[in-house]
Amino acid sequence: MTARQKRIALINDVTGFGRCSVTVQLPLISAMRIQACPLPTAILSVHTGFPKHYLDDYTAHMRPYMENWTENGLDFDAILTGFLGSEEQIEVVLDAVHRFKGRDTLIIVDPVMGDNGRLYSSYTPALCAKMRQLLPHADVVTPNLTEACQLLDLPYPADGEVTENELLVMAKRLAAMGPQDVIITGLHAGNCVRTYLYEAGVGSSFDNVKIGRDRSGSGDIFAAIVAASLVRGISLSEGAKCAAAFIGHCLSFAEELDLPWNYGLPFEEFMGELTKL
Ligand SMILES: Nc1ncnc2c1ncn2[C@@H]1O[C@H](COP(=O)(O)OP(=O)(O)O)[C@@H](O)[C@H]1O
Ligand SMILES: Cc1ncc(COP(=O)(O)O)c(C=O)c1O
Repeated sequence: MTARQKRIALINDVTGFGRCSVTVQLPLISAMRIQACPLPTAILSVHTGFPKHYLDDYTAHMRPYMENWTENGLDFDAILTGFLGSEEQIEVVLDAVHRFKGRDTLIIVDPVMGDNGRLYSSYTPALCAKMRQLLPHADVVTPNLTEACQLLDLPYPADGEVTENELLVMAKRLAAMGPQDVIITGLHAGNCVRTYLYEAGVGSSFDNVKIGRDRSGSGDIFAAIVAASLVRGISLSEGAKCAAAFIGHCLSFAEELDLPWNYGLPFEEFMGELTKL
């Protein structure tokens, strides 16, 4: 049988400016020699981290779009979900999983909902609650601390500080909701950023030196590189470390360029690194 290239369906928004979602995930996944196939959830002029944005909700188009993928007999090695704009869209994602999940298809849920203890402007508590319905179908979930607290209905810790033991308890609870593996990203750890991994029942963490400030799009880049790594057969911890290192290089360059935080990460200069993975 002829080998075919691997492919990932990206259920995420297409944002024209601000380097997030499909416009960063697609080029990075392509650099890792995997075909990226977007199923758009919304089209935005700029992301919601800008004071004004234009958002065209794509919900009504998603079902006929998927129907056509089904008619064309498409299947995927992974499905990566990101920014979802309405409760109805979560139903559509569940339908997509039902249609396109084969025996070996990985489902990676990046529950994009908020950061630093606050929800993004388009996220209602009802939408966050609905997001929990994706977890039973996920193999891997990649929340930041804000999103992990939302999914578990826990208050966000006042200073954003959590112990390893608290992280283990949170990760176990998230895993009990469905995914085998959990990554909690972007944890404050002094002058470092900690990433917590819960892989097949075992918790661990690694630190990276904190570079500059939080910038939009880091989570999308992280999820894309982890998803593409898993599809390439690279382990979760190795993929997560590669993603964090890549983000670090982009962040240093963003500081050098003195980019506004909401312009995202200037990843274009570093894509060559991913072609070697
Ligand atoms: N300022 C930073 N310095 C170094 N690494 C960072 C920084 N911000 C993010 N990262 C890396 O990117 C990963 C994802 O970032 P995070 O901020 O959690 O994403 P999100 O956009 O989902 O909140 C982190 O786990 C960390 O490895
Ligand atoms: C439309 C949209 N997509 C995706 C994101 C996710 O960005 P991040 O990767 O920083 O979580 C945001 C955050 O503002 C957004 O507004």
